[in-house]
Amino acid sequence: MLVESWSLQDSIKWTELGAQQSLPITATETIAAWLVAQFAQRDVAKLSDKESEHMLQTVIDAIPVPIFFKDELHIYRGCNKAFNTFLGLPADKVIGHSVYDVAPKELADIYYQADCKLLAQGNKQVYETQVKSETGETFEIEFNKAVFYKRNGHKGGQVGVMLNITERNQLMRQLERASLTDPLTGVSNRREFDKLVRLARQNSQKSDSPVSLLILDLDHFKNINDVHGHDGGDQALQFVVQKLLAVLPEYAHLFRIGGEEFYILMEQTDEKQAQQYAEYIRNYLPTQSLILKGAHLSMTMSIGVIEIKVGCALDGILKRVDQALYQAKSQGRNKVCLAREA
Ligand SMILES: Nc1nc2c(ncn2[C@@H]2O[C@H](COP(=O)(O)OP(=O)(O)OP(=O)(O)O)[C@@H](O)[C@H]2O)c(=O)[nH]1
Repeated sequence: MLVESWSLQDSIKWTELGAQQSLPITATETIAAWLVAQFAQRDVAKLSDKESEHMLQTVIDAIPVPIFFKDELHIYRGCNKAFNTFLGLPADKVIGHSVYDVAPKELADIYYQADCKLLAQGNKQVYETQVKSETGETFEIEFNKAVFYKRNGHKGGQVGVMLNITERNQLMRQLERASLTDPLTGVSNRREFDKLVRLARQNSQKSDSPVSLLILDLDHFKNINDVHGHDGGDQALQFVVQKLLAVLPEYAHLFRIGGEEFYILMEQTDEKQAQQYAEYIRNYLPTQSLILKGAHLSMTMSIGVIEIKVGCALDGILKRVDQALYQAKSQGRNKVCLAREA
């Protein structure tokens, strides 16, 4: 697997490039000169066992996952066909070259730094990064690398295996997204609320700006189901979400937290502004009508409002805003009520 002839010019070119990444420009010439001397003394690769060499190459070529190895000076000394295919480069354009010859600089910098770290620490390394294939497509790759040692016990270089985890990561992101989204309306769910309310409270504390919460519940929604069926009820929920999103300020976020119950989390909004906005929605929603099997349907909402003050536990805040909603319902519905002070 070791190359029998070694391109000194390429190695020097790479060394200069590599050194430029990590050293002041004045040091690179000295380093290059030192390396020229090292290469000149080097007993380059006279392979003792051609058969086992061939066998090993055959084995790694049969593995459909890109595999490479580099020496202690970060020069590729061997790879399999999958690696060549992935890069779109024949073996002779890889072996004897460095990452700076096979990858764009911004990615080569990442690989080079990871290589240096692994060689310094020894043992194994697993990390994820992006890699551009020969078609220009970007893949998410998990690199599994390990240091190998020479007979004299010194570090000989590193071997790496590239696992394409693009699909796995996409799937994981899709699952994560689905676990945070209400499937009927497509807006965020309670789980996402728990996450975002925490962030909103941190932002609010940092920037000393208020954050408020609205709880909105459709009035007599059961009647809609009774009259128009469950499908009609579903369409009504989708319609309401569409209407709320259309008038949602950019610093606000809508969540469906249960059947016909929603939260609106409003950053940079104090209690008074939140109350005004709630009144606006309360008046706006009944002006919008949904046509269900020829019948015009308009809806109203009851709304509870609270400003989330620093230092108050979330449980207590949710309880108080719930009580405000209950008050709005008990006052005849289609009302906005402020939460009482704790
Ligand atoms: N279509 C549909 N109905 C749902 C969904 N989730 C909950 N519901 C229905 O929403 C209705 C809620 O009824 P209630 O809790 O009595 O509330 P309400 O009729 O709106 O009465 P108030 O809230 O007191 O004004 C129930 O009939 C639930 O079956 C859903 O995803 N789709």
